[in-house]
Amino acid sequence: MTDIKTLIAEAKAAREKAYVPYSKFKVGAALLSEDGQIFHGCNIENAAYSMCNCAERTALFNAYSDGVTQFTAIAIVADTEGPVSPCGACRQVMSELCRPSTKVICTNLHGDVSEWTVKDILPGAFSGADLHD
Ligand SMILES: O=c1ccn([C@H]2C[C@H](O)[C@@H](CO)O2)c(=O)[nH]1
Ligand SMILES: [Zn+2]
Repeated sequence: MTDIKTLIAEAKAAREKAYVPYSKFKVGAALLSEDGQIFHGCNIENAAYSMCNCAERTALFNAYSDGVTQFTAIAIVADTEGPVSPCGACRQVMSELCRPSTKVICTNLHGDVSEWTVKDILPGAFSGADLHD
């Protein structure tokens, strides 16, 4: 069984693959599926800045692309002073692509850790239920 320490180590390894010529700010994510697989993500930037993709979304899109959609936890790591804080776009995407109970483990290179759930990190998230014809 994958523990939190292992998932954080996997996120750190993913971080090394970040493509960040513009911000130089490397982020890594490791997403644990219900069936025990780990999907990795790093941030991938672009000269057209709005096309940058965060590590969290890379990991989620990676898993969905492989047909895996049920997750118990995601670990996210960056070289921040405190635990890294996922951006609003990623909170929105996690709120739709993860279960409300999926753990969000935020950490940094100093070993500070804060643990949340997907439902904690975006109160009042917009959802498919808000759409109507
Ligand atoms: O939680 C976060 C916060 C930021 N970034 C990326 C986006 C961009 O490439 C760089 C600077 O914002 O860090 C992530 O991947 N995840
Ligand atoms: Zn983000």
